[in-house]
Amino acid sequence: MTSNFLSLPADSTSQQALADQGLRYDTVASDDAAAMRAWLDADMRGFHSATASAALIEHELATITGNRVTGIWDARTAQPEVPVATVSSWPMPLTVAPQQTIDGWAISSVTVSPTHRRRGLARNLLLGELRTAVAHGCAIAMLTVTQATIYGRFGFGPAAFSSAYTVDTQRAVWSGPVPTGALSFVSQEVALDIGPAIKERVRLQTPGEVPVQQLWWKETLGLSPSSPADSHEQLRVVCYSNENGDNDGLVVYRVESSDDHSSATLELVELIAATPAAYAALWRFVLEMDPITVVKATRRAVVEPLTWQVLDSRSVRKTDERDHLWLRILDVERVLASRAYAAAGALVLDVVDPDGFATGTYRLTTDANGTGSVERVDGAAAELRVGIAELSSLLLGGLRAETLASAGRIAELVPGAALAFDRVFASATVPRLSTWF
Ligand SMILES: CC(=O)SCCNC(=O)CCNC(=O)[C@H](O)C(C)(C)COP(=O)(O)OP(=O)(O)OC[C@H]1O[C@@H](n2cnc3c(N)ncnc32)[C@H](O)[C@@H]1OP(=O)(O)O
Repeated sequence: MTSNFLSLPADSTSQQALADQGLRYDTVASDDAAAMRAWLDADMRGFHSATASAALIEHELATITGNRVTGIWDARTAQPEVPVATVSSWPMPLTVAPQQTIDGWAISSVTVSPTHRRRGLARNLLLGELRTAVAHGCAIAMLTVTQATIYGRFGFGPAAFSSAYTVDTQRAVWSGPVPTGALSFVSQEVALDIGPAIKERVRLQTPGEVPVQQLWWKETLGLSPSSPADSHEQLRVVCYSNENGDNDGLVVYRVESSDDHSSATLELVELIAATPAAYAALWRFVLEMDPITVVKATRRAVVEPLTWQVLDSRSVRKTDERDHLWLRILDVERVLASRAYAAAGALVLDVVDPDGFATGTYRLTTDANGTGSVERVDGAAAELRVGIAELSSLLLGGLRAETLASAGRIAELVPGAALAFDRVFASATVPRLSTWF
C-alpha cells in the first residue's frame, strides 16, 4: 500500500490515449479551490442535478475533500476550465466476512458530459482507476451504480443486492421475539452522538458494508444542506438499549398522515440494529405504532428476518430487488485469502480477466476453521472457469455459483464444481450495503 494515495499521478496509459484525442486527463489538487469547484460543477451536471446553492456546493466540496479527484478537459470547449468527464476515488475497507475486511478502492462520480459521450472517455477513466488502485496496492475495486449495464465490461460484478419493502401493518401482526430492553426517543443531535458506534458494529458484522462518514449521518438525520428542506423537523429517532443499558439499535423515520389522521405511512429512513433483539424491538415498534397503516423501507437486505416475525408473511411485500454493491477483484490471491469460509475444501479456479489484472489458475484450500489459503497454479487442471466479473459477484456469498452455472455465465469443468464452490463460499449473513458511495 503506498502511503499517500492522493499523490499518485494520473495514470499514464489513459493520459496518452486521451491526449491522442486532444484531451487532458489529470488529477485536481485539493487546495486548488477554483479547479475543485469547476470539477464539482461538471460532476453535478453529469448526474443531471439541479444547479446547486452556495451551501450545497460547500457541503459537496466537503464530501469530496480527501478523495482523489480526476477529470478530463477539452481545450476546445467554450468553458475549457470545466472538465468534460469526472471520477473520484479513495481507499476504503470493505467487509468481506464477519469481522474481516479488505482495503478496497472506492470509485465514484463517474460522469462524461453528454457532449462527449461514447468516445471512450469512461473506459479511460475506469481503466485508469483500476491501474491506479493496483499502484496503490488495493486488491479490489468497488462502486455503486446508476445503471446495471455499464460496469460489467470493466470486470465489475454485483455482489450485494438490496430490496425495498412495503408492510401492511394491519395484516402483519407481530409474532417475533419481544425483547426486554428499552425504547426511547432521542434528538437528532443525540443520534449523531450514539449512532456511529452502532453502525460500526453492523458494518463489521455484514459482508458488503463500508464505513460511513459523519456527513452521511448528517444527511440521514436531516442536518445537512443536501437533506430535503423540512426533513430535520419531520424526522424522529428512536433508540433501543439492551438490559445493560448498551445502545444496540436506532430507527430513523418520518410519518405522513392522512388529512383526518386516521391512517399514516411511515417511511423508514434507517433501521440499524447491531443485535437480533434490537432488530426485533425496532421493527415491532414501527409496525405497532398508531395509526400507522403502511411502513415503507428501502435499501434493506434481500432476505429480512422480519418476514418470519409476523403472522401474515404476505403483509411484508418486497417491492424491489436490485444490484447495489459492485466489486472488481484485481488480485485473486489476496482477495480470496482475505475472507473466512463456510467449509473445508479445495477448488481450482480458472479465472478469465479480459483486462489482464487477474487472469490465472488459482487453488483455494479451506480448512474446517474457515481459513483459506490461495496459490497460483497455472497449468493445473481447473474445476471451474469463471470470468473476473462473475468471481467478483460470488465473493461475498450472496449469489450462488450454481445459479451462474445454470445461466451459462460460468463453466463447470468438473461436474459438481459449482455446488462445491457454494458450500465453501456460503455466507451466514446476507451480504448487504446500506449506503451509496
Ligand atoms: C460509480 C458511478 O459513479 S455510477 C455513475 C455513472 N454515471 C452516470 O450515470 C452519469 C450519466 N452517464 C454518463 O456520464 C456516461 O454516459 C457514462 C459515464 C455512463 C458513459 O460514458 P462514455 O464516455 O459515453 O462511455 P465510453 O464511451 O467510455 O463507453 C465504454 C463502453 O461502455 C458502453 N456504455 C457506456 N455507457 C453505457 C450505458 N449507460 N449503458 C450501456 N453501455 C454503456 C459503451 O457502449 C462502450 O462499450 P464498448 O466498450 O463495447 O464499446
